[in-house]
Amino acid sequence: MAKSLIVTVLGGGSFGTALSSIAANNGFTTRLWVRDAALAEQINQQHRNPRYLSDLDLPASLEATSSLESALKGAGLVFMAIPSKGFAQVLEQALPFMHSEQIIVSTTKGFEEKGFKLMSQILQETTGFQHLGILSGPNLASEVAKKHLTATVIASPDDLTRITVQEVLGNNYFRVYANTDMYGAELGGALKNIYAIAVGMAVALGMGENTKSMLMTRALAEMSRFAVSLGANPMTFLGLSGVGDLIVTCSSPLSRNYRVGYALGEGKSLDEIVASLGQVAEGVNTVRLVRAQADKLGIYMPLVQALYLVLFEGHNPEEMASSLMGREQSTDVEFVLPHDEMLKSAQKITRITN
Ligand SMILES: NC(=O)C1=CN([C@@H]2O[C@H](COP(=O)(O)OP(=O)(O)OC[C@H]3O[C@@H](n4cnc5c(N)ncnc54)[C@H](O)[C@@H]3O)[C@@H](O)[C@H]2O)C=CC1
Ligand SMILES: O=C(CO)COP(=O)(O)O
Repeated sequence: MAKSLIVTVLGGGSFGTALSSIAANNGFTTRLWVRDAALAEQINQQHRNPRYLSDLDLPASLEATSSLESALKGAGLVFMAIPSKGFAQVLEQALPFMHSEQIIVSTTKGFEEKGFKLMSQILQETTGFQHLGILSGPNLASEVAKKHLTATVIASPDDLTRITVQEVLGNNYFRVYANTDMYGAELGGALKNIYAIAVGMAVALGMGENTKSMLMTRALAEMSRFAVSLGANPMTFLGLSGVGDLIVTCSSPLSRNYRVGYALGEGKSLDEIVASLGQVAEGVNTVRLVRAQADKLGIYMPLVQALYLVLFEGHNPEEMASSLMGREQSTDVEFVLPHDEMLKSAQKITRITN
């Protein structure tokens, strides 16, 4: 791929900073847009981002700017690394400087409240462009910044988008796998944040490895059930953007969502935790939005329901854990033994044995 391609990253938080550093290190002219002009100036002078990943030496070639027009001029590939709450607003502001030949890729792992939309849907509706995709996977920004060997997924139905992102970001410490199921990959990245909060909480409450494993595996069952009801391919959940991201986020105190859960388990209040985090933990809002959607569509999501009660209704986490354990017995993999089928055979056996 010609290195003349200009790469622009919108959003200079942890992930935008890490991503722009990869593209610039790979030899692409790379621009990082941050909304604060003073911060852009500091990044250009110090070649570090004093607010996020402040130990990371940024390539001298990386140019920060607070002007969307300068950031997007001539750009062939644009990454949007903006938290879900600001995504639509930044896209609206950027749109006058975008054009239909550009490739636009979201790295955001969350939902838009209005209409319960994923970022790819906002991209499709707002731009109407053809070359759209999402980047998602087990990618803790601080580990990417340290060049720990990492893999991610570019998911897009569009060949040009997938191949360009593989070329721009791929190197000897960052591997980019391709998927065409944009919707499923994006859902995986957004939903796993919920369960990272649950696992963080369980660990703070002193629960063991069996509990963590149960939570993560039942999380996978729950998130794929939800995603399939929305039309995603369940096989995508076996990939890096599904089980891969679930593992990393549910296992590491480097995850902000895990840390939120851990602090809740220690008895801190949600307001206090969010205020002290200073970075986005998408899972908090995602629990609320997914719970409302599951209720609306009648999708069985016991972990989401329990977590909602702890986060927003002040229920005790230990009581929620025992009520989850007290539910009727269930099926392991519902694509193998469907829930209805299991219930029917249970009723038949009960009739015979009683
Ligand atoms: N940090 C990580 O390890 C990863 C994060 N992500 C996802 O990337 C997205 C961004 O996350 P981070 O970079 O970690 O967040 P962050 O909390 O580190 O930084 C957020 C950045 O977005 C900016 N921002 C927020 N609202 C804005 C608005 N309305 N207009 C302009 N700028 C705005 C903030 O000033 C800040 O620079 C999230 O959806 C997150 O789930 C994805 C992969 C890894
Ligand atoms: O998505 C992530 C890792 O893949 C980052 O997780 P947190 O937002 O919980 O830090």
